[in-house]
Amino acid sequence: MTADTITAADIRINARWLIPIEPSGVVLEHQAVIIQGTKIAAVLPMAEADHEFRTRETIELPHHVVMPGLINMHGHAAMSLFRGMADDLPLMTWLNDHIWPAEGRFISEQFIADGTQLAMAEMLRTGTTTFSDMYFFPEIVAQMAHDTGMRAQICFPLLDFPTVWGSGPDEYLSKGEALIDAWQGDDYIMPAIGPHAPYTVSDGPLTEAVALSKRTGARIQIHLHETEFEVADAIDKQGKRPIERLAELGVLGTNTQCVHMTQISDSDIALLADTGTHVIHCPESNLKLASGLCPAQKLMERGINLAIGTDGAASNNDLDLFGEIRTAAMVAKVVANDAAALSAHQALQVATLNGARALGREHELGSLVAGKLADIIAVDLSDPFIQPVYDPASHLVYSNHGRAVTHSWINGVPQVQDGKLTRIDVPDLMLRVEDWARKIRQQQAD
Ligand SMILES: CSC[C@H]1O[C@@H](n2cnc3c(O)ncnc32)[C@H](O)[C@@H]1O
Ligand SMILES: [Zn+2]
Repeated sequence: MTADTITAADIRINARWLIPIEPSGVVLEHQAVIIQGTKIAAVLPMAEADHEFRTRETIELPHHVVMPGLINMHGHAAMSLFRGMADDLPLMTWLNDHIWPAEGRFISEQFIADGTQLAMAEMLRTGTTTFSDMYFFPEIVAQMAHDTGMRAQICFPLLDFPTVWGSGPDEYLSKGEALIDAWQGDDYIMPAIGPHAPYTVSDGPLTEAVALSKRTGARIQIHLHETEFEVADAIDKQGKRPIERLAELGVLGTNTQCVHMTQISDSDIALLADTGTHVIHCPESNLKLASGLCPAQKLMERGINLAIGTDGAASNNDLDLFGEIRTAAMVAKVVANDAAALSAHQALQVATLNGARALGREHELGSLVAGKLADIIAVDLSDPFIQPVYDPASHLVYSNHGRAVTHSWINGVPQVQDGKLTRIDVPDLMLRVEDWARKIRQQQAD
């Protein structure tokens, strides 16, 4: 081997185990991942890498499993500041009597900036490299994610009623279109349309959302069939299931992501499958609000793309996607009455490649394959609580939690090193979070 056959690259990660997601169901050992610029240049056995690459930096991960960064496909980042504020309530009481009044009182540009940074710190620290957000002041969330170097789908809110971000549908749509124009084509930020739910958005704005999506290619994300009440109430008032109404309005399709879907009939499944609509499963929020459970295995068997999200920290109450994966795998087995439902490898795919599919970026994200973007995480499996290791995939799903994540890179840029965030000043953030907590506690006491 002569020196001119050796390729220069930026970073080499030496991994004890590697789960590439593609090919599926595989655990490799003693692998090197080579990063050049923003992309994965190669994934190959360490012994071969010695002969083929010379890098300016090598990271040794002798007790770790390396895998693609997790994709959290649904949340409301700044709601992290409302974590634990209103627990043990069903959805509509939680929203009407606690969350919406609190949002009316506290949400401002600064609240969104501080809450979003808190959420990003937690997500990065627990292995998420891409997240989807649906919340107020999306222009601030987009800028903060971009400045931090996190990938994010930013859904602007669309509702029938006024909020702190807009006077009504016309203003939401015009501000939203400006957001799409500002970020269209960005590598990190994917602007999208976020009609809140069928019960808060009427036919006119939904039709305009579809037209905007068609014009710009922006994706649509909507809460759908979250509770039995939502479906029963729609049948009562409109004579049809919410998903049927969305189908008639042209909302369903490959650019649309339906969040929750705990109430699903065979005809709903047919609509989702025939239109190529994606489903975002949020099991912990659904459990905590007693909303119901999405039949994950059934949907996947019908070829529907299932991705996963935490929802906001006010209904979860954390943004640790490894915890969500574990819950999803457990719950899927009970719902399907089949212990083989949502296996460990399937659950990992749901949280990576399937998220990338929902974003339309499966050719760039979601697996460790040469040519894809270098969004990579490492999880330390040396903790005594998760010994011995027979199958790292099993441990990641059934025994792990996100705090075992020690490293992450997004676009080849280190975001977590030895368990520490590289781009967020955590002590400064904690001061701002405590300020908000003081204000919120004060108001609750009044
Ligand atoms: C239009 S901005 C998002 C809006 O959604 C609220 N929200 C948070 N979690 C849920 C949920 O599980 N179902 C419905 N709505 C939810 C959030 O508080 C914002 O007002
Ligand atoms: Zn939500």
